[in-house]
Parts: sequence; C-alpha cells; structure tokens
Amino acid sequence: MIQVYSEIGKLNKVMLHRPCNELYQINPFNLEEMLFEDTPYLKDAQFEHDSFSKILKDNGVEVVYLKDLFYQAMMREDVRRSFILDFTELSNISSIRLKEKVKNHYTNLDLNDFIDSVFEGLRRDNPYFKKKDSLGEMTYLDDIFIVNPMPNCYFTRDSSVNIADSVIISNMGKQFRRREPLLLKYIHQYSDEFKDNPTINLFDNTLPYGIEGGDIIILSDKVVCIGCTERTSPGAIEYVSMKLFEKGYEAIYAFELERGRNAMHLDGMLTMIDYETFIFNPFLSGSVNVFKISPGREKSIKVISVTDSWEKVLADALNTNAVKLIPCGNGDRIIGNWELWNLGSNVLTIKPGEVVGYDRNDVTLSLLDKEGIKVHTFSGSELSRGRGGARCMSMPMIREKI
Ligand SMILES: NC(=[NH2+])NCCC[C@H](N)C(=O)O
Repeated sequence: MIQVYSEIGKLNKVMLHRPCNELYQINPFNLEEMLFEDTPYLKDAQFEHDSFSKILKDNGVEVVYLKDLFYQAMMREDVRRSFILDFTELSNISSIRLKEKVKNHYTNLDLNDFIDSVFEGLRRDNPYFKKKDSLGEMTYLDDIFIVNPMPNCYFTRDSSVNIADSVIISNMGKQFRRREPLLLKYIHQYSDEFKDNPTINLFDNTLPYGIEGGDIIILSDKVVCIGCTERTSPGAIEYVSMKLFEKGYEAIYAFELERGRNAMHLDGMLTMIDYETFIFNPFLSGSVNVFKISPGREKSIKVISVTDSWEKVLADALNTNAVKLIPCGNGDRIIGNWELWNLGSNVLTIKPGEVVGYDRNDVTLSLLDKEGIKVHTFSGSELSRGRGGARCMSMPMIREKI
C-alpha cells in the first residue's frame, strides 16, 4: 500500500537501499558519467547508512529495503525472464550475440547471484565471458563493463515517487541511471508488498520526457511542486499534472532551475520540514521562474507565470499567510554553498518539525535548532560523495495524513 499525501506527515514506512558492492565498481576515471564526486569507501558507507536506518527505526519508522523487494519480485521465473529481457535491452550491450550471451548468463545464475549482478554490473573479465565467441566480446576491450553497475541505487528518491496512493515510475535524465526505474516497475507489480494490489503508475514510460523523484515535493493533498530541471522536463510535468488533476489535485507549481549539476534536483534547493517551514537555497530565490499549472476545461491545463518570491508562492500554495524559509548555511556565500553541496537542505522529515540529516552542516543545523526543529544526525562522509542526503536516500511509502 502507498499512502503519501505530504512531505511532513508522520513517516510510518520507508524504502531504502543499503549500498553494496556496486559502490566498489565506481571507476575513479569515470566519476562524471557515474554521477559521483569521489570514490566512497563501502564499509564506512554501509556503517553510515545503517546509522541512518537505525535512527528511522528508533523513531517508529518501518524500513524496507529495495533489494529485498526486488528479490521477492524476481522469485517467479516468468517475471524474472521478462525482467532480463527489459534490463538487457536498456543496458547498451554492444552486440546482438553478446546480449544473448548475457541473457543466458543471467538466466543460469541462482537468484541471489543474479540480484547481486544486476546491481554490480558484469565485467568483461567475468569467467563466463572468457571464451570470446561474439564480435561484441572481441571489440571495445577498453570498456571495463559489458553491463554497467548501478551505484546510484541508494538514492531511492529518484527512480520512483510514491504519491497519494500511486507511484510515478521515473524516466531518468542521465544514461547511467536509466535502468533503476525498471526495478521499481517490477517491485510495484510483483513484490510480496504489492503483488495482490499492484500500484498504479501515473507516468507513461514510453514518453520521451525525463522525470526524477528528487524534483517532486508533495506540499499537500492538493498541491505539488515540481522542479523543471536538467532531469525533469516540461513535457513530463504537463503529463503528471494532468494525472494528478484526475486524482483531485488542484495545482502544480513548476520551479524552473538552472539545468546542470549545480541545481541537480529541486530537493537540493528546497525541503519542507514543518507545516509552514522550509530549508532553501537563498542564492536562487528570485532568479527562478515559477509557473502555476491548474486544471483547464475538458481535461486541458492552464499555465501562468508567477512572479512572486518563493515565500509568497509557497504561502499561496499552502493557503496560508506566510511561510518561514530557513536559508541553508545562513546564506553565507561560502558556508551556504558548502552546506548546500553537502546536502544541508536535503533532510528527511519524519514528522512535522522533526528531521534526519547529515551531521556535517553545522550552520544550518544550528538554525534549525533555533527554530525549534528537532534534528537527528548521522555521519555522511562517504555517502555524500554521491551528492545526495537523507531525503534523496529514502522513498516514503506510508505517511500519516495531516
Ligand atoms: N534527489 C536527489 N537529490 N538525488 C541525488 C542523486 C545523486 C546522484 N549521484 C545523481 O547524480 O543522480
């Protein structure tokens, strides 16, 4: 069951992915394509991730792991066969015969090894590919992988978005993450969690428009903000808006951010932490075009440009007089950008006024403290090397309604 009608309602259930050996497949000479800033040390990354998970459990949140749900979804052989077809199709394997060989290899692996291999990728030096009998195996020998690993899976926020009682299965903007949503598609149909009542996907994944969960902020059961970014396109926002209007949503606010890694997702720039309180990137407000999308006649949509400040936009969206925006790093040009870079504005709200985040963002944390926000912290030295924080590393499944 999915029940997510806000960013702040008490979090009862969440999906995480504990990083595994896929982090050891990060190639230091290929960080940009793999979307990492540096090479995390797996043991410490797992320790940090376990501390994150423990905070959640200690605070009454049920934690489920993406890998377990995926395992359940792959137990049926016919489902696994169909996944293997879809997955190899999307994996950019360099030849037809090599793709066939990869499919055979996956089909013959036992379930645990198969699951690990999906996350870790397949290297050319894998013994199964020792005898080179396809052109694909004899060429491009400087490629390390036949099938790339998926080191970004621990950012469970991005590959899907649970919203209301449904899900948006993402279309990832970056090639390296393109296959992650496929796991979620199968999870929402075939895992024990969902097989009796598969979740409805509000997106059409055949559309050529990118959309990622980090760009979606569920302000209330009536209003959603969506970042229009390098990863989430206007076309996807239009499509999702129409779907949400059918579900009774009344307005979608599109925040157009600079397209690039600086403003990767909206959730690195703005996070809701209490009924009327947000952490935000003070260097952006004012320079961002905001558009209000509302239902038009006969299933069409209306779009107007909104020139107000973020304070005013968010207050209107929440139908209140004023909201409080806490500037990440107190707006200092160095500290502010340092803490934004280290995900100071990317905390996970576990109930109104109570959040979980990295311990490294001292200035933002002390501002939160002054505002009476309760903060639980964990170390993120290794995890932050992937440029994501507690919000990016979690996908809420059930929040209490507020
Ligand atoms: N929702 C987020 N802010 N996610 C951060 C994702 C970081 C990941 N390395 C990427 O570049 O895709």
